[in-house]
Amino acid sequence: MAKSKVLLVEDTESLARLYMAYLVPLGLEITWVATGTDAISKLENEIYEIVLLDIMLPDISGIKILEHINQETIQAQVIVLTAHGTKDMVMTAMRLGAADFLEKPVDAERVRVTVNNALKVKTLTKEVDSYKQKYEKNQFCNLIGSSTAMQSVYQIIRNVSPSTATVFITGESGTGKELTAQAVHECSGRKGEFVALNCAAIPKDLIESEIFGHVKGAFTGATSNRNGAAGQAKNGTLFLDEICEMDLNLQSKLLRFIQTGTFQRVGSDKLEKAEVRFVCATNRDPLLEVQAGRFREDLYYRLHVIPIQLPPLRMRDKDVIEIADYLFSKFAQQENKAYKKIEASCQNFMQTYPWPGNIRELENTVRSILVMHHSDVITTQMLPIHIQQNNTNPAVPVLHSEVEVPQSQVVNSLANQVNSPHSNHNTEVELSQAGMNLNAAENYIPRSSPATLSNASIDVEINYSESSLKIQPLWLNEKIYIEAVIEACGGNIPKASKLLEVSPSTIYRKIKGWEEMA
Ligand SMILES: Nc1ncnc2c1ncn2[C@@H]1O[C@H](COP(=O)(O)OP(=O)(O)OP(=O)(O)O)[C@@H](O)[C@H]1O
Repeated sequence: MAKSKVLLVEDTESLARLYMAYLVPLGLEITWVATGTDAISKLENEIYEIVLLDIMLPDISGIKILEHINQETIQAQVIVLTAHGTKDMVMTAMRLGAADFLEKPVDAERVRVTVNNALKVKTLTKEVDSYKQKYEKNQFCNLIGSSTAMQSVYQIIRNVSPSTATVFITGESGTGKELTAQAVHECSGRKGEFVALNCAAIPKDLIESEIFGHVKGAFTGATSNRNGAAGQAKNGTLFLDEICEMDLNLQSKLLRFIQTGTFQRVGSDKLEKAEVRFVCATNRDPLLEVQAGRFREDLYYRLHVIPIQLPPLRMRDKDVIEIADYLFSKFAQQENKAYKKIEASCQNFMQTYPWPGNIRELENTVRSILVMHHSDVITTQMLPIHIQQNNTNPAVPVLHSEVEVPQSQVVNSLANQVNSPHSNHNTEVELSQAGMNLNAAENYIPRSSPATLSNASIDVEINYSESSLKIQPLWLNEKIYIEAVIEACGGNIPKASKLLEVSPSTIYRKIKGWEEMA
């Protein structure tokens, strides 16, 4: 490792030699100069971690040298040496950015401790700077990712934040819609709070009171007056997630609030006023919801002023590695573990896997790798098996299996092929072996249609032993499995959703769908 460089500025030669002798055990590279002019010339041509600076010099005062260091933004830690240590002199030096001071005569131990401390600060500052440099390039507020797709999202956020125009964010589950909404608020400079409300996660009969608040006695359980999200977000931002899940009656109340800036708490006839900036999100296609009569057209046009379409992770180039690197560092710190890097071949696998659960899935994967392994270098073998076996990765041989394969694996494998940018398959898909028809598979696999499926091929040969495989509709299998997980979590849906690597709203939506089918 290179030695740390120290510039010693001291006009008395005997003292300079003494200080250099004191510092020998620290293994530093020390340059000694006796005048202020020489000191400035050295500082202009060399980078030093530490400057040991005598204040009383024959030509220029040490204070002037400190001013020069400040003006030129030289990044050294300056320790001031003074024999005439008046309080004022020390105060001036500290104000000019000196890191510490030593009052002559000084003993060896004091010099070593002071220089060592300054070196530690210097190392930390360097680390922080490199961290900042690394992340400023690929980070916007809390959003990580330098892909072109995300750069244009950052640009829209920068442009729209200062206005009060409503922002409508769309994107698959786990793509960062809530983080994007937060970024819009952070960049807006609005004084009020950022208040987030998930319309799918709140029971229907409570949502109005969650948004607008209620007065005491408005309904059973309303034991006191309560401010809603609208009131809380006054002069701030109200983020309505999963807006398409809001029922039609409430949609008209929301429309009135947006148009007039006034609302009524549940159980009150008093109008209240709040200036609020609206940001909404959905992972559905809002226009399809309008066409299906589930979302008011007038509300849609009121809300859909600035659209932001978040790209799925599989379309974000190197973002997957940048986000994973950030998450490994973050979780390693939380778990008190060491983390250095992701091995190159492991990066390949991570980049070719399609991440259907987007960044939420990536987060869960990173956390489980950190919990399960104790190496500071992340290798391919640490990845979950479905990522290692992801056959969109050209490095992976095609799997021909004679063993019984679970139905979900067939669907995953098919999904990977259909969603793969490398996919050019054209033989018949043997879906019937997996107990599915093309329409059922279409519902399961994102970005697919019966047409694309029928043109895709599946390279996995499956031998199902009919006696052991109970074939039933895919949705029913999913329902039974999800219900079992919810039960195992004692009915706690957020906990179950974490284990299943989906958002709670996805589960609520599915439950709603099953209820409607019943
Ligand atoms: N660009 C990003 N960089 C780092 N972390 C991210 C990024 N985008 C999302 N995340 C993290 O991924 C997780 C999911 O993000 P978020 O909740 O914003 O997604 P979402 O699109 O709102 O999901 P859903 O539609 O399921 O509610 C969060 O923990 C978030 O912090």
